Amino acid sequence: MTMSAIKIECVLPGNCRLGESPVWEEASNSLLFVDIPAKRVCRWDSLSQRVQQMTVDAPVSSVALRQSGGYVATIGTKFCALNWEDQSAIVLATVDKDKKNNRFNDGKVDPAGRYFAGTMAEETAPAVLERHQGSLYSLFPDHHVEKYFDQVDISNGLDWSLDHKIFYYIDSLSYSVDAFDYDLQTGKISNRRSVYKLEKEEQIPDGMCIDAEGKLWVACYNGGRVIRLDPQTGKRLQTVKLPVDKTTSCCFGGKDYSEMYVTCARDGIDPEGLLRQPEAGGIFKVIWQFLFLYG
Ligand SMILES: O=C(O)[C@H](O)[C@@H](O)[C@H](O)[C@H](O)CO
Ligand SMILES: [Zn+2]
Repeated sequence: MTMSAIKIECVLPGNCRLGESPVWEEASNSLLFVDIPAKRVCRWDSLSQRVQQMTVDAPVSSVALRQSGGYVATIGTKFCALNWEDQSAIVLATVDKDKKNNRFNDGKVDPAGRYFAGTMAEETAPAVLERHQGSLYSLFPDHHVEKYFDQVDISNGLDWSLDHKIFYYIDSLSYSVDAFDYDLQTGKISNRRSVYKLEKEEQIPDGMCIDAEGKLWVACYNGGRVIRLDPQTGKRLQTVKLPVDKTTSCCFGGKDYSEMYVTCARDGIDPEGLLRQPEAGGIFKVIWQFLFLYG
């Protein structure tokens, strides 16, 4: 029989105010992530354990790999191309021009190269903000932008099913993980429905990723955990607790994508809270250890 145990390790101690958007870069064995209010994009080399960073001129909420090399990022209300070598950001498109208090939040690239990202009003405190100000957009490979819907509170986690026929999406303050039918040819979404409603102790759904079995992993802000969901049955399959409360997002990475990386926030925790969770703002690695028992 096989039993699995989980090991959780803080690979980079609390240096993020609001860590987000973990992305594994296979070519360099590195984890990319952002610290939104610190306006930093970071790249942590898992072999040397060194961190390189690039500072931009507005809150940076997501980063993604660009096929032609370099990265793309959502900075303020702009989709930008990043050049790591000369530390420059080139604006590709701007959204929400009429909403001065808005910024982008979570973003991810679909299998056809469209960069999906949603916006939100700037928070006055975690999860405190003017409601219904956000929208969901995508930047197409030809750099035109399409808007899908508005009235979003906190546009957050997103990913696609393994067959690319479903788009999963979280608007945090709906406390729901939603699904849409997805047309990879056109980038159109339709038929919105909820596949999971968070339980009270799970708190606020934030970043999300999909695993090799098509199950969803959702980071629960204030819940100090990532949860594994079966979007077909609407059941929670697993809960992995972390030693920090403000878990924001997760992605797979490492050798054969066998590890999970989790980001979290330090902002919004009082001094006593920080004594209880000194690693808040760190980067965590979750490792599954399989024990093969014979007999
Ligand atoms: O990480 C993010 O996605 C937001 O930018 C954060 O501000 C939190 O998620 C939010 O406060 C809780 O929903
Ligand atoms: Zn988020």
